[in-house]
Amino acid sequence: MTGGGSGIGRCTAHELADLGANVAIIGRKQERLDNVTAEIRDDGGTAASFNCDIRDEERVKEVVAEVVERFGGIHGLVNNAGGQYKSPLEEISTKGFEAVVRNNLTGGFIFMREVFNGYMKEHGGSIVNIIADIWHGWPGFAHSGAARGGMLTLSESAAGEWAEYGIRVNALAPGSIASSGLDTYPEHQRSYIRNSVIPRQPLRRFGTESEISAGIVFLLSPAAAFVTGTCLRIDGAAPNGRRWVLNGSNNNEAYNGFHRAQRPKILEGTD
Ligand SMILES: CCCCC/C=C/C(=O)SCCNC(=O)CCNC(=O)[C@H](O)C(C)(C)COP(=O)(O)OP(=O)(O)OC[C@H]1O[C@@H](n2cnc3c(N)ncnc32)[C@H](O)[C@@H]1OP(=O)(O)O
Ligand SMILES: NC(=O)C1=CN([C@@H]2O[C@H](COP(=O)(O)OP(=O)(O)OC[C@H]3O[C@@H](n4cnc5c(N)ncnc54)[C@H](OP(=O)(O)O)[C@@H]3O)[C@@H](O)[C@H]2O)C=CC1
Repeated sequence: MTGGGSGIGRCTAHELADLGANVAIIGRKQERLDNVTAEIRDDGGTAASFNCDIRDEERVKEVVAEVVERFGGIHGLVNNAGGQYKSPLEEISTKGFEAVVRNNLTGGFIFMREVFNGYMKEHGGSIVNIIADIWHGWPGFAHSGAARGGMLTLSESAAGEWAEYGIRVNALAPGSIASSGLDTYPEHQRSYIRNSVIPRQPLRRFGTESEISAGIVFLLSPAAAFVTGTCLRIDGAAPNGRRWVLNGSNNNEAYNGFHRAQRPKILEGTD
């Protein structure tokens, strides 16, 4: 689980451990990794943390070998680590563009390739690549839209090439999710989502971390044995590129899926 130290990754790590998986928690901030690992162990699950920047090819190779050594194999990979910053397209520097592409496409590619070569080629498995709602572009986040679009077709290509090895590869596109990650954005950007994006989305609410982790768990599981090369959109039918006529009010009852987490700041003012 890359990006397992917070947000969607942390929630998914808990779900997987509750279901009996041995979970490798991968990320850069050691304290967060250690906290999640300790939470899972407190709950009776099995987890270990691995400090790794997914953009560091040599470190990724080491971590894949360490995880195979520690747990005896890698049956599922969740490429969840990622993020970006908001910027008008014309103001994105080449360095900034490449930093975002490396974080949201190249790093995931490196992880997929190393997990394939280090374990799954011989044993099969399932890979889930987290992208975003990039349909018809992602204005304000053009660098990340380009990277996530690349991750989508990379997932499709890998599904085609690796099916013969018993490996399924799928993408999952979260919409606006009330997560610790969204809380890192400035208030004016969060309030834009709250006041302008959510009201144009049919379900008219943020998704929860656990609603994303449920999709990830499904794609990893035997229940999805005939599902590969696709993208699961968990976005309340988000409005990107779509036009909806909406009536009715928010349903806030779904804000209940946070495991040991505080109610994210992004939800403030939604009741
Ligand atoms: C509000 C809408 C949200 C939509 C829903 C999405 C939600 C989520 O994705 S939740 C995840 C939340 N977490 C993040 O988004 C994390 C964001 N940050 C990062 O992932 C990284 O900091 C990075 C990939 C954006 C940059 O990584 P790094 O290699 O460490 O980059 P540097 O700091 O060295 O910067 C390189 C270069 O990039 C440009 N740049 C970086 N940050 C910004 C910024 N905030 N604003 C403008 N430009 C930025 C800049 O050109 C840097 O070059 P220098 O200026 O020469 O340093
Ligand atoms: N929340 C939302 O609305 C949406 C989220 N997403 C995507 O879902 C994923 C999870 O997001 P969310 O849980 O909300 O956000 P978080 O910021 O909480 O999670 C991102 C995680 O990725 C890790 N990470 C980032 N860059 C690297 C790196 N180079 N190497 C290793 N780890 C890294 C971070 O940990 P650390 O800094 O310790 O390394 C962090 O734990 C991200 O890819 C995000 O962009 C997509 C669409 C919408």
